[in-house]
Amino acid sequence: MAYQPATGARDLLPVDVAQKHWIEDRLQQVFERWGYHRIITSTLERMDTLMAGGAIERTAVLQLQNFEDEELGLRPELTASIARTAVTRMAGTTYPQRLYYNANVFQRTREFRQNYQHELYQAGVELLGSSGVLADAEVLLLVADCLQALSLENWHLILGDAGITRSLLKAFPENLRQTVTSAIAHLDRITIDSLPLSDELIERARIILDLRGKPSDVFQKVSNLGLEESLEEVTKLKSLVELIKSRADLPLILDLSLIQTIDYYSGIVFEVVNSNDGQPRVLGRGGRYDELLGLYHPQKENIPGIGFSLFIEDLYQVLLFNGQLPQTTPASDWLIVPETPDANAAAFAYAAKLRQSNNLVRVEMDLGGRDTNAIRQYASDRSIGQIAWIKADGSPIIESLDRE
Ligand SMILES: N[C@@H](Cc1c[nH]c[nH+]1)C(=O)O
Repeated sequence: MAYQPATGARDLLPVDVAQKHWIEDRLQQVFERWGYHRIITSTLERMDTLMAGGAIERTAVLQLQNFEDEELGLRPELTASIARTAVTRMAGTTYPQRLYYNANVFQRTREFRQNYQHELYQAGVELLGSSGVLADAEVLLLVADCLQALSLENWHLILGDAGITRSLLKAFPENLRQTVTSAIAHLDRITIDSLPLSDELIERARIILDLRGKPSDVFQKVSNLGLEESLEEVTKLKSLVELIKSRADLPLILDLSLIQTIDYYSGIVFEVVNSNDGQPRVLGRGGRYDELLGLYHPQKENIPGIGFSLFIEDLYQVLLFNGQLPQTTPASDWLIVPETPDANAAAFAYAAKLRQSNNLVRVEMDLGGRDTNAIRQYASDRSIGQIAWIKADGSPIIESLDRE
């Protein structure tokens, strides 16, 4: 019998890890340059934490059995966990708090798809304690810096606003609002056209569905929709667009039909979409959630927040397609070979000296059992730079190899 990983699970071999690090190291550097600090929360959460406020559905969570008094699940995302930590373990800290993470998440899917992975990786940030346009702009500019650090091209940012979209949907009767929302979220014109609504409301749904494009055009269309109660939000969104406009490499599509499945968003929402290989791929998403922290706060105090996650597997696919990722693990610089058993201690000492001389150098020991030719062959197969043949008195003979 061959032991296989669980369905939906995957092992990452050294080359996969090198490629994953290539992406994560670059993102981490950007996060730190913007003043963000890494947080690590538990992979396991109580179900009530994960689903607080109904933002995340139970069916999206992989649950654990055999815990009698607690219902536990594997986190499908990190924002809820960070919100919980921020208002409990980090209570009393000064704001703004800038936090970043790089972690695995587990997502359950009902439909079976080929190669579907339950365990995925996300890198992202949460900026807590600031509700203004500056915080929104910081997060969007940070997204752009992340993609620039990965030398990613052909991407755009789709920007919406959950508050404005909700106001637009208020005109629909409550019993049909969810159907309209889901039809808009899935760009499903057929459902919209067949709903038992007045011509005027069907027309409104069609207009909402088309509220995407150049920001100035979308704002123009919105102004005809009677959005008095969201005037402030529209003005805020306009000033945000104005603020980030100067960054030429941030291609922006305004989309007020953008609706996220995760339902904790209260302000701007956005997605990073890449269209490199013809097929649009969502590389990350985020938004503002000003009511989420209050759900976890002992006194229900609201603290605003905004953040995003980038999806490592999706970035990986695009970067691999572009040929940007390393194809091998780094080779050792040195192979240290004791020529005789009484040279073993001297060989370890020589290797230690080399490692001390430069903390980036990679030095590996030959572990015996091979003749000279086999050692040379091994070193050449592994693209090792130099062999040091060590004698019992510790003196080395150094042989340089051609690296391919
Ligand atoms: N956690 C969200 C993304 C996000 C981070 N912060 C705000 N939103 C997700 O996985 O979709």
